Amino acid sequence: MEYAVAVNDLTVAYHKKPVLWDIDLEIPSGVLMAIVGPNGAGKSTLIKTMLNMIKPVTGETRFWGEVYEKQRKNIGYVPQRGSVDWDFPTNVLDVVTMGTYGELGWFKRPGKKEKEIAIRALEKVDMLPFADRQISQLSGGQQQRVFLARALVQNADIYFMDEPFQGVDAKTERAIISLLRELRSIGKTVVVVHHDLQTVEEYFDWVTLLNKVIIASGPVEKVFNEENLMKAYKSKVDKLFS
Ligand SMILES: Nc1ncnc2c1ncn2[C@@H]1O[C@H](COP(=O)(O)OP(=O)(O)OP(=O)(O)O)[C@@H](O)[C@H]1O
Repeated sequence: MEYAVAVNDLTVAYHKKPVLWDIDLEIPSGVLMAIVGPNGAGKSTLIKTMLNMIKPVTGETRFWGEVYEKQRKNIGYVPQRGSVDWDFPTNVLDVVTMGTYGELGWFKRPGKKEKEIAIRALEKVDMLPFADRQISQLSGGQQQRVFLARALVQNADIYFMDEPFQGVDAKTERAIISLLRELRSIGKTVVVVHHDLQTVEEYFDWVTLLNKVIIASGPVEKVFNEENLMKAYKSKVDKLFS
């Protein structure tokens, strides 16, 4: 099996207090994977560390056998909506067009071609009517769609998304999941920090259960079971299976 991502012996600490322990994780190419676990389990930290935003105490992450810097162009990231400054004075089209910078390099300005790519991506997420709108004037679901469009124009091979369904309405949630499925159908790998245990089986084919350590990781039908959920969530599981 070809692995898109291989995490080896990763330990991460904030102020010397470890929040992730001895993480070994392999993500096969082409899966639509959820990372689930209770609040504070280290889900966001895991993604950020894999993507070089946090320096681990030990361990490393490889993408198709190479370090992050070598594969940066092939890796897309959609951060948590709350972690972004939405008051920044810029419009929707520009935010998405900026997503093409990775391919352009820093010194070339985006031209007609890049704008067209951005417009197509906005169309895909149903946000073209908002192209000229300031990003500060968008709803939560609209912001999430803009982020997705921005990730799409990057044309990465793997996407990491930190809670893309948070605070969006049912219609946006359906739009996002169908987009993620489309990405998978064209061979992309998609890794999603996900909160809603009820939808894991419907949305994803691969899952990692995390609570500071890896509890289990693999095909949903194999590892998403009561025993592993109990280990990850302890008492909260009874409710899900009742
Ligand atoms: N910048 C930081 N400085 C210090 N501690 C942090 C920092 N970021 C996160 N933490 C702590 O690290 C632990 C893991 O946090 P993280 O955000 O990765 O968890 P999570 O699983 O994504 O949580 P949630 O589901 O609540 O978003 C938590 O105990 C959190 O309080």
